[in-house]
Amino acid sequence: MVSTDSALYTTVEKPCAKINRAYACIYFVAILGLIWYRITHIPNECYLTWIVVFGAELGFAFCWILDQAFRWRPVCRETFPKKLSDRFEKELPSVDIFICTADPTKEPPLNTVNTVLSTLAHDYPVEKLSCYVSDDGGSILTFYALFEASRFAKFWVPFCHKYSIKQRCPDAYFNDRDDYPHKNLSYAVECENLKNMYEDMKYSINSTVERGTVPQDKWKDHQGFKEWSSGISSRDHHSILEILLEKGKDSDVEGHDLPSLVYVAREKRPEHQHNFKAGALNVLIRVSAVVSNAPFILTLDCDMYANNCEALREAMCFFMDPQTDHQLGFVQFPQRFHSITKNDLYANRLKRIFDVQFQGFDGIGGPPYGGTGCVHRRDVLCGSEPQKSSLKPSKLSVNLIREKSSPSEMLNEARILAQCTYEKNSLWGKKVGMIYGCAVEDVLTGFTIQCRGWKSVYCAPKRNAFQGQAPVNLNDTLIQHKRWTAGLFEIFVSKFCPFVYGIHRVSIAHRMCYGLYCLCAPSCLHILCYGLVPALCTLNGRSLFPQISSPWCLLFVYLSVSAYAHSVIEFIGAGGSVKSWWNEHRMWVIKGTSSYPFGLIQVLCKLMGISEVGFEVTSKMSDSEAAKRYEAEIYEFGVASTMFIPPATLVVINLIALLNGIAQVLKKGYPALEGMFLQLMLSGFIVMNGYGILEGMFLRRDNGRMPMSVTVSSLLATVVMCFVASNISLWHY
Ligand SMILES: O=c1ccn([C@@H]2O[C@H](COP(=O)(O)OP(=O)(O)O[C@H]3O[C@H](CO)[C@@H](O)[C@H](O)[C@H]3O)[C@@H](O)[C@H]2O)c(=O)[nH]1
Ligand SMILES: [Mn+2]
Repeated sequence: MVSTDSALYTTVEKPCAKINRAYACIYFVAILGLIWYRITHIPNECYLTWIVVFGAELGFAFCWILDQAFRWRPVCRETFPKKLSDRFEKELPSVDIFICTADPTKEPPLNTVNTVLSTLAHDYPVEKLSCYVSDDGGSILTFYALFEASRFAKFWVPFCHKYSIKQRCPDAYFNDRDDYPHKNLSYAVECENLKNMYEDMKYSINSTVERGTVPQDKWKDHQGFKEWSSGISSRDHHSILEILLEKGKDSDVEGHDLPSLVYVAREKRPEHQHNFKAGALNVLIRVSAVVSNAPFILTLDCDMYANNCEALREAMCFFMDPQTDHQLGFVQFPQRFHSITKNDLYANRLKRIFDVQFQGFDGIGGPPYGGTGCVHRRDVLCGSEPQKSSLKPSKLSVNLIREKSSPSEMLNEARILAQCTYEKNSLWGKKVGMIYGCAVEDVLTGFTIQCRGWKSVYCAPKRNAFQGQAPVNLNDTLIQHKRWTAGLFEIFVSKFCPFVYGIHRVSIAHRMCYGLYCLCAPSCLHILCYGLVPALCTLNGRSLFPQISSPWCLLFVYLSVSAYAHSVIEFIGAGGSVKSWWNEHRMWVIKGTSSYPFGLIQVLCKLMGISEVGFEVTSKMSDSEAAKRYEAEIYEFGVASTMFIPPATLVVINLIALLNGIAQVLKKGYPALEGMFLQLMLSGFIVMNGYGILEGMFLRRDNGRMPMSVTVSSLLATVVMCFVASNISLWHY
């Protein structure tokens, strides 16, 4: 632990680290015992099932080993923003804020507007902030919404500063009465006015979005609207760059400066790869370099508003601490979500990731870059290595900055930087900027940054720094996780594979953590095998596990019970509840048999040149009836998604195996239980996990139930699998 009076932050190793290590040693011995058992109990027939189950167990064991890296040295950090302002208020560096949006139908422009306003009103010197919005939808609706936001900002920003408002996202502020301080009369009047203005703006934006066009009479308000006069499509248009608020020119209603606000829709042509969000961010890096060129960059998704107006100061506590070495490349905040139910039905709070694993990462080299809520040094994103860096703006790599050009020259130059041919034959996407070719550009980029010798820090202030919206239905959740696991596995099969790339700069433990993330997709193999093979064995009267009377049985019981106990304790220690742990586990089973295998197949198809892995934008909308079910924590199936078929099949097969096994026991008594006990326990556990699915298939009548076509497909799959398993001569091998 380092702490002196001048320190702007402290780092403490979590006390659980020592217990974790001791526990890991004991558990490791148990795993060796399991391997010993399998090797010494090779059956005389049914080799195939023995191989499959042993293989799956080795898979689980390997993942367990990688997982220990997270538990080796978790740390917590505390920051002191007060000290920062006392000592460095005048020296605070400029920050460019990047906000990405892609699709006005899936990502309501009003959300983007709220995110933008929350950052424009951030508690940070206004002259040091610039906000850039990348609109990959190239939509006049988004532009219109931002234009309205720029007008509202002139009232909102001074109001927040004047009354030191904590919640600077207008929507959250006006919704959350708790944060409504009863100050003086002038406050009350102003607040009421602002609330009305906000409601008006909200109405204009939402009604315009609903209509799908911006009325001609509004076009005169800003020359930027003309860009759409030729009727452009989101996939085919020139680059559009408009300054909505200009520093030094626009001021708020009280006459103070405002941060600048720039709208960027990069050029899109069907014949050019646009590289999704990574491409969008690279354009922003270049465009901002000619406009404001701040030495620090905060990246945000359009739905991630700043919930803590001191977030940037929190980050600066790390960058400006005199003891911090020059290797600190970025500060990552956790992704927190406001759309989560009480017990986190779909485990979208990502509690284990952000409250356990990232602290583990932080102790051994730094968390990954999570795509949103992250402050980078600009140099780091421009491909530089630690020693060349400083707090001054960069002149490096980008090689774009022509000093003192007039605003119109500057804009013209910036438009060229946003063209799709600009990156041709350059290092952009390969060594400079966000790295291309992967659906999780963030993790890949962060990893290559760390491989160049940079460190990162995880900063989780008590008041959530940023809050976003998580998917609110099962299908969206599964699609999101498919993209993540596919993207992570793409890293694994690329030259950036964490087990081989960056060996000199990144520690073994650190690479193990990345390795576990990257291997999520193939981990479906051992999950599926363990879920299916024992059940099929039960149906055919075969046993894969030791008998109840055998002492080996205890080993299996120990391995499962203690792993679960540890997992529950860890989860609760991180502030979770038993119910949310259970929901997390249920989702692990569903994702493991759905998102993961689909992600795996996607990457295999890419490797064989059949198709690419895309970036399906997560929808941030929901209908009201579904919203009620979500609040009541009932799984929302609704759409006929093929992704529901494998988990549904798995649960049905296990249900049949369980019922079959119970029938056998009732008929034959104890001897039938003797060999099947562990198998039946396993099937019972899977059925418990999948009860929500069974309910959706057979018991529910509402619109969110499992669509008939999925139920039928799963039952067909079940019949085929049971038939194959009991008829082919599988059991002789
Ligand atoms: O072609 C695209 C596709 C997406 N986006 C933006 O990327 C962001 C993230 O997209 P979203 O659909 O919300 O995906 P999530 O799964 O919620 O995003 C997580 O995972 C992504 C990587 O898969 C990271 O980039 C994100 O920061 C991280 O929050 C959004 O702001 C989008 O507008 C673009 O700008 N261009
Ligand atoms: Mn998102």
